[in-house]
Amino acid sequence: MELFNAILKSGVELAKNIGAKVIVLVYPPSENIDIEFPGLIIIVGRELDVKEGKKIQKLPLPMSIGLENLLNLVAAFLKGKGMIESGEKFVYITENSIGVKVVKENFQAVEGFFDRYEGIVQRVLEIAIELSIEGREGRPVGTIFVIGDTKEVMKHSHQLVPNPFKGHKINIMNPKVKPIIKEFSFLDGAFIISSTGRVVAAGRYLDVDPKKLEIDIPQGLGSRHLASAAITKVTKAIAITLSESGVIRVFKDGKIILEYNPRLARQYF
Ligand SMILES: Nc1ncnc2c1ncn2[C@@H]1O[C@H](COP(=O)(O)OP(=O)(O)OP(=O)(O)O)[C@@H](O)[C@H]1O
Repeated sequence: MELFNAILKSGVELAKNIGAKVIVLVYPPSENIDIEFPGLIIIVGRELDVKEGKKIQKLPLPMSIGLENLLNLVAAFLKGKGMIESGEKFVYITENSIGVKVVKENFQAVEGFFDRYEGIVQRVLEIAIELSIEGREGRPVGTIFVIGDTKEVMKHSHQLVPNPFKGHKINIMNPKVKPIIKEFSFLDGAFIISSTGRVVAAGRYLDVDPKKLEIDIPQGLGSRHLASAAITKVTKAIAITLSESGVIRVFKDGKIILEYNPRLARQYF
């Protein structure tokens, strides 16, 4: 804790010296954070019991997506809320390090990412990470989660199999729902999740034609990824795709805004 307090102090000094308006604390080791900073403090963590106020805000994001992805999402959040401009810097402090992140100019795709789906995105990422690592019954799983703008998403899709979630009020934010989602991940097609977290459907085929749309994703990705990119182009939804190869990608406005392979990350531990 003493080490962390010393790091914290240096981080605050650094932020002041470079004129950063925001300090981001990444999974701080304690909830009793003693910090004097005139700007905004963002705390990234899971279930932190820190009082939020105008100057302190919490952001639930899984550390397992890796520091770089995490900082990109924080940058997206800060930009989306108008707390930081392109080209500006923020200081981030982890349990044992300090760094500076410059918010990139080209960040349009992630704008609005956090507007409504904060907690839901985190929960879906957690499920995707677990499915990537565990698979299902010893076999790799691939699937798509489409979050938000449900009315439009439903218009641009159809059932491949009878919808197992029809008529049920199942919400992804309920921890008991995780194994149910994993259980149905073997179904072909996509899960459709509303902006409030309700699992509206599974086994849904996305009726989108990527060829007719301006989507900007690397060559070599197959139909699952093209469809995911395309649905986020024709609707305001976010798509989170798990490839059978284990890679997780987040799409918005036809672009990839996050790419992560939990299986590779795991090898480092
Ligand atoms: N338009 C779509 N809507 C929903 N699911 C789709 C769509 N297109 C493909 N899929 C699903 O993706 C599966 C894999 O297709 P494909 O191998 O072409 O994709 P991919 O992008 O290479 O994915 P992976 O990396 O997991 O192999 C299909 O069996 C199907 O379940």
